[in-house]
Amino acid sequence: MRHIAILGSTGSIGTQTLQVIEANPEQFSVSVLSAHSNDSLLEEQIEKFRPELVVLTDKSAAERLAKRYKGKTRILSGEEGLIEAAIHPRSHIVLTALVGFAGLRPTLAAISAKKTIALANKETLVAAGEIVTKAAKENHVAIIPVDSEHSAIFQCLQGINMTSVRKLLLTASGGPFRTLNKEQLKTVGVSDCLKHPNWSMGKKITVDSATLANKGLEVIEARWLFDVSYDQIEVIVHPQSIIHSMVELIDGCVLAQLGLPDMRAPIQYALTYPERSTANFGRLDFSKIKSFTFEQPDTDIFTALSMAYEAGRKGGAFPCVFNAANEIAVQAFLSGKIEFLHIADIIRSSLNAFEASDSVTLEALLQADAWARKRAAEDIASLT
Ligand SMILES: NC(=O)C1=CN([C@@H]2O[C@H](COP(=O)(O)OP(=O)(O)OC[C@H]3O[C@@H](n4cnc5c(N)ncnc54)[C@H](OP(=O)(O)O)[C@@H]3O)[C@@H](O)[C@H]2O)C=CC1
Ligand SMILES: CC(=O)[C@@H](O)[C@H](O)COP(=O)(O)O
Ligand SMILES: [Mn+2]
Repeated sequence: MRHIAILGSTGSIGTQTLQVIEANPEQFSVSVLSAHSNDSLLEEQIEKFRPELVVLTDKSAAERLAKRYKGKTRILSGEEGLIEAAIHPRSHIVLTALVGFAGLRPTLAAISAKKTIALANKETLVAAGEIVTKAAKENHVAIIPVDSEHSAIFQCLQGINMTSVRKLLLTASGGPFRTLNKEQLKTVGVSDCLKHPNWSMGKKITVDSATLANKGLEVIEARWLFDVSYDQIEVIVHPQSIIHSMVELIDGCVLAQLGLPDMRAPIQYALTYPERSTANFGRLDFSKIKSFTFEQPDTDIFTALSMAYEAGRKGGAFPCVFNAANEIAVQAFLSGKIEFLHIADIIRSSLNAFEASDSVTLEALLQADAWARKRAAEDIASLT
């Protein structure tokens, strides 16, 4: 029996993880759940999965729940509570399904407590890839990818020596605006942006898919997960999202992982790894697939992707700055304060103004993150 802690259990990845656990009660149990402020859904999850500990990072949400809840599950709150959730002694695996930079400290805490990490929270590896992967190595902890592309690559790489790998091919759907030009992008709104062609996901990542910042974050995530150079990572647009990513080997052979766009498949693989379990998520029917198409991403229009490569290659705290500026810009876009194209402008402004220091300590990254958030907020204020 594997005991699973889910950080971010009320979100898109969190709820799908609980579906996987519910379908495999003989294999998994829930030790810990966390959310930010959705106390009512968390309470339903407590009733169904009976975790030992739950955390609401929003203190007033935690107080609300504590007032009415009479059961045995312990309730904690705030960032300190989230760290407790990450290191709970019963858990074998910590699945990081919370969104944004908030995932970094609990992930590091879970690594120090020697938990296997099933990583959905890509922002953690983007902001602090070097520190997180070094900590994982030192603690002999595995980081198993949940992100669909990285899970695909991870699956392709089973039994493959990295010296045989020429490059990783990250597939991208192209998002809802793949066929639009810059003029057309000036007028797209939040509701257009939230209509992803293939995946149903949380709002932040759905906007990231539309700007291609998601693919940029994934390039940096892949660099750290698989210890490859940026020259070895290529993005290819595949609008059908059936090929989840590929690996090209030195002899020219290409390995791919295919499946319906359903996150429960990579989630389940991360939880059962290195084994596999039967699943009933739906199957690919090749007789019904009309075409598989591929194209180059248009980085003149979707500049967030080339900025991510640029930030990644510069290294140090630049990816952290890219991530922070993007998080603030996406929030502002979702709340109607800025236009879609401003998101990339805000990232560009932070990357241009950032003065790098030599050190890549956690402290330096926290400072870079705070600096970029402030800078992005100032840019947003000047636009509104
Ligand atoms: N959705 C998907 O299909 C995929 C997602 N990912 C990655 O997985 C992560 C989660 O994405 P997704 O599930 O879509 O996101 P959602 O927005 O759907 O869910 C986010 C979860 O995190 C909690 N949360 C939000 N803010 C904080 C915070 N500051 N501190 C602690 N907890 C917080 C939310 O709680 P509450 O509900 O209370 O607000 C919720 O449980 C992201 O990093 C994303 O990039 C990767 C691949 C695919
Ligand atoms: C499901 C998943 O892994 C997302 O990251 C997805 O890949 C987003 O699709 P895009 O390819 O449009 O960014
Ligand atoms: Mn992905």
